[in-house]
Amino acid sequence: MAELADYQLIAAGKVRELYAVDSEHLLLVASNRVSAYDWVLPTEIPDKGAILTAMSVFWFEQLADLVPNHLVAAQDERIPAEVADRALLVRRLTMLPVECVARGYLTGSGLIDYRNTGAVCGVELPAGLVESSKLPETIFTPASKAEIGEHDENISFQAVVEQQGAELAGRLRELTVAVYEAGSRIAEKAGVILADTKLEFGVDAEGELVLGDEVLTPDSSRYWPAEGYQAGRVQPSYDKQYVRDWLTSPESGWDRASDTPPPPLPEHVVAATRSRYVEAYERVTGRRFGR
Ligand SMILES: N#Cc1c(N)ncnc1-c1cnn(Cc2cccc(F)c2)c1
Repeated sequence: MAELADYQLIAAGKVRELYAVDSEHLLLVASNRVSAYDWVLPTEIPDKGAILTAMSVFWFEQLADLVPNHLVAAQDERIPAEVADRALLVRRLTMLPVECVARGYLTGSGLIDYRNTGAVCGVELPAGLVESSKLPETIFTPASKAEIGEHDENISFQAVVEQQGAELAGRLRELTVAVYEAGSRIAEKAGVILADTKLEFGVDAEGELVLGDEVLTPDSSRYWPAEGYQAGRVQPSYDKQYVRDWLTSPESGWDRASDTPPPPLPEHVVAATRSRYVEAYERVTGRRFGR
């Protein structure tokens, strides 16, 4: 069995790491860390990495007829025991420097762009939309990858055309919208609104466009409970709302505007948050999460 120390770390995000296994394969590791308000919290959520990894595996399977993906194995002797259920063996791609975002609802940076320009990434939207409005149709709102710690910058489809060429840009938009809509339909049956998602694509040695990274997880997408959905206000996050509410409550003693790190989470918030990840996984996939 391989050890994680055998592999070179080649990329690290807030809650994930990427290691080189060999010339053809990488190891995509999901930690149990959780981020909120642009901070990585000092308290981990047990099994979060395993739950989100299992979600990506589910979505890769559901989407296999739509788009090829980079998944090689979720169980393999090249996956070290210490990360066994929260790591995927994936094939090495040449990643495209475009964050491929699809939105079915208006919130976050999309809402800010809309309020400033009446459009998102150059896509004109009807007047009168508000926080969390359902959009008349899914929109492709790409972003350029930001440096660590910075927010991605929304760019126009035309900018992607100039960067990647019209054919590839068109394929990225088509596939991103199709993946989001397939995921949104399945999630909706489970009482979950998939408001938006961010995908990353790469190109393999044969020049084929391949879906990489994690797919349709609560870390790469906004998951809202369908029950109680109401445009005109910020929706509760399916998975992170207990964390957000506690951190912004007097009980935490934390001042979000103070630029000081958030305090550790109390056990009851950790337990409730773990349960929300398990619940989201079981409802959306129809599968039981082990443990
Ligand atoms: N997936 C994938 C992938 C692939 N299959 N081939 C080549 N490169 C990548 C790759 C490079 N950066 N990232 C983002 C990323 C993911 C996870 C953790 C991080 F720190 C950073 C993905």
